[in-house]
Amino acid sequence: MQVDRQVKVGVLGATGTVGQRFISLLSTHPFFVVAALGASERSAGKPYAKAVNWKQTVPIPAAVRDIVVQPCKPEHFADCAVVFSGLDADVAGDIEAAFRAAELAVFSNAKSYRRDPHVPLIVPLVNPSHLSIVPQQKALHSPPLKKGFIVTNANCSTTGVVIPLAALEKAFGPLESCIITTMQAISGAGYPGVPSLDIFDNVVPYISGEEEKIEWETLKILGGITETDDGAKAFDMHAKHPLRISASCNRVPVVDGHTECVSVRFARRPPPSPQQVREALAAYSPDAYTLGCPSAPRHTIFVHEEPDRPQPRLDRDFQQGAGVSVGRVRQCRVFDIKFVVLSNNVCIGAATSSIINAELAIARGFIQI
Ligand SMILES: NC(=O)C1=CN([C@@H]2O[C@H](COP(=O)(O)OP(=O)(O)OC[C@H]3O[C@@H](n4cnc5c(N)ncnc54)[C@H](OP(=O)(O)O)[C@@H]3O)[C@@H](O)[C@H]2O)C=CC1
Ligand SMILES: N[C@@H](CC(=O)OP(=O)(O)O)C(=O)O
Repeated sequence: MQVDRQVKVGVLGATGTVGQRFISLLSTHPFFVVAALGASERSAGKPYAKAVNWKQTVPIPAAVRDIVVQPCKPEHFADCAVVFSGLDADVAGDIEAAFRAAELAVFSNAKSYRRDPHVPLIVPLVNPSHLSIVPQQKALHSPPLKKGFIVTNANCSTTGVVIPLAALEKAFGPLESCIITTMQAISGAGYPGVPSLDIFDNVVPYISGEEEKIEWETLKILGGITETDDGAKAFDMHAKHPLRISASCNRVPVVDGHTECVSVRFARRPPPSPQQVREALAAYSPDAYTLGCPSAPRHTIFVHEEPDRPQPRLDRDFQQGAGVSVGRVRQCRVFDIKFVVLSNNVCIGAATSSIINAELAIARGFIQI
């Protein structure tokens, strides 16, 4: 894609874990330029460097240090064509709706609109075609919107697992069943997140709402879009080939990087061999890369041959956190194939996905710049 001018963007929830990733990633972006920052009343009115409790390994980018944090109201973002939201889910729903109504394109990490039948839930390395529901979303608004819409990205664990699942469905046809066990990083819970006395020397076998999100979101993302009798578009939730998914989620003492153990059964008989699966995963090249989205990883899935990889500390920065690492691809005695996937929950699991989604929306003409 070729974008010759700068596109002004805002970040909502700019002081949070995901918001800080947005700021870091956008500081080197070829055409997005941060023009406005928003957070709660606790932070509003302060220069960003004073408002934020910066926890990144790189310094606060010079260009944003002195930007005064605003309340999350659209009038403070009038210069922006796009806003990225890393808002707390408790407040994201109303705020993001107000920004959409004010004709801004909103790319959200929050769960608030993921189940909305008119909002695409897009993992950019999997289902950018779901952007096609955006005109319907705009038309439903009263009065119909010209530019405003919401696109969400998925839960971080969902994102990590649907990328290899999509690669497998592309190569071998529909999956029939899938069992997922996660080992999720502490940063997934935001800052300060899980108390150290709960997570140090420990594993917590429960993350509220997470299993339901993985089981539901995966179907929306891997499913297609159909037309109903009245000509409207609707997500089919993988209905043509029912896919049964069961997830078990655990919090582990890792800072960044979600690890997931996955077992799958294919509809096709005989199923592919482990070697065919390895080759299909390594060859997966999504549209976001071929369209030239600058934040899309060149290599989406790295397939490890070593028996003890992937590992969060070693593999979470693969492709600057935008790719995923798969290893231990082997036969499963109960289903067909099992493997381990590692994804960076704050990069491709959050901020990077929103940024690629916005790049895709520009590349596909859903945002006029
Ligand atoms: N962490 C992760 O790995 C992932 C997180 N997500 C989702 O992304 C979103 C952000 O998560 P995370 O960064 O971890 O959360 P944090 O708690 O770290 O940050 C929350 C942000 O929301 C702002 N905020 C809180 N209340 C209000 C309010 N009333 N009005 C305006 N702004 C407000 C905070 O501002 P202030 O500092 O002023 O309080 C802060 O900037 C959540 O919806 C989360 O579920 C999605 C995928 C992965
Ligand atoms: N719940 C995830 C992070 C998160 O915020 O997810 P969601 O965006 O689906 O609420 C985790 O703890 O690792």
